[in-house]
Amino acid sequence: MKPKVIVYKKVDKKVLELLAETCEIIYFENLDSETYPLFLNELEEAQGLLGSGLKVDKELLDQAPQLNIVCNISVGYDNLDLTALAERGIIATNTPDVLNDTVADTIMGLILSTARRIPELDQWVKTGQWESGLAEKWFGVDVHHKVLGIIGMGGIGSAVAKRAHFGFDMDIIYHNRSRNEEAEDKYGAVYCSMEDLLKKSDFVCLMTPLTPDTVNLIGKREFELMKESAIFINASRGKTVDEEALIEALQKGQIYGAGLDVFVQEPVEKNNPLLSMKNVVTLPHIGSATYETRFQMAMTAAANLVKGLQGETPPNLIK
Ligand SMILES: NC(=O)C1=CN([C@@H]2O[C@H](COP(=O)(O)OP(=O)(O)OC[C@H]3O[C@@H](n4cnc5c(N)ncnc54)[C@H](O)[C@@H]3O)[C@@H](O)[C@H]2O)C=CC1
Ligand SMILES: O=C(O)C(=O)CO
Repeated sequence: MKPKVIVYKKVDKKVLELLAETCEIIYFENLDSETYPLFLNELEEAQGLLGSGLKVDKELLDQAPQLNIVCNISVGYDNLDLTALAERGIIATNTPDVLNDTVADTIMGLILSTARRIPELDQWVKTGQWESGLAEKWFGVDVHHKVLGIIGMGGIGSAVAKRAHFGFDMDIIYHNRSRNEEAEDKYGAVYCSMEDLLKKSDFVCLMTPLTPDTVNLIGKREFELMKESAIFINASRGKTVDEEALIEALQKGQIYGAGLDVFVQEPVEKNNPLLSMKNVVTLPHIGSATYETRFQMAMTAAANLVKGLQGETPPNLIK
């Protein structure tokens, strides 16, 4: 008998075809108030789970006595309680690397659009306000030849460094849990302390995972250390930043602007002060959201699931 797996996110039919070769699939295109109770019913017999964003904690696992493997369609796995999984002998996987270039492109987009005020000027043109030459008050700041500080020089951080170094002649400094010699050799990245990075960077790009160590990694003190001209970019997770402190730093003019793909609460609350700030560019967590990359991520997750259920070590086992 084929093992029963639940896919709880919309995926391409090729992904379902791959799974169907070895698994019986229960498919929910998304989980909402209507489908969640049905999902819980199926969970009782499920041996595998594939999707993204679902909080997999003790309470959920207590309802999944047959579960062997949880496969995230994401590189981040802060949605998983790894201790609770380990206690039950359940393995988990993620999708690193396949999204590095796409997320790095998004980050360069945030850097450029914040520095050159692209969304603001787009609105200015479209609302018919371009009636004469461009006044100096609409000028932005340069990106090229500036200092980019990357906190979290892993897969995505390195792809950002590559673009910034080769495409924009930027000087790269970085802070990481350990030295990244490849980024140093290939992109001239220079390792420094967090404090030095914050003081020296024109652009501060946060790209660490969300872990107990990185909750509020950037807060009041860190914003105070940044240059008044600094642009802060976050595409990691909302909770790596103290959002109140970010709002205050922007309101006080302690930093020049921010480009944000992630928020403490997602979808972001409509009355969040960040949404009414002209010097803040916001995106709805689209870092990896291209057709090609989301397809690759889902295929990677499916391949992990198949291997795991065959009793082999999946390629992207979370350790
Ligand atoms: N906005 C979006 O759509 C996306 C967001 N992400 C987020 O980006 C994160 C990073 O992804 P990858 O680069 O693939 O991960 P990775 O594991 O390759 O790199 C993360 C780096 O952060 C470093 N790090 C961890 N804790 C640190 C700390 N306390 N201080 C300094 N450095 C620390 C690690 O040493 C590692 O080099 C994911 O965990 C996820 O949360 C990832 C993909 C898309
Ligand atoms: O992969 C992740 O961690 C994301 O946030 C979405 O790509």
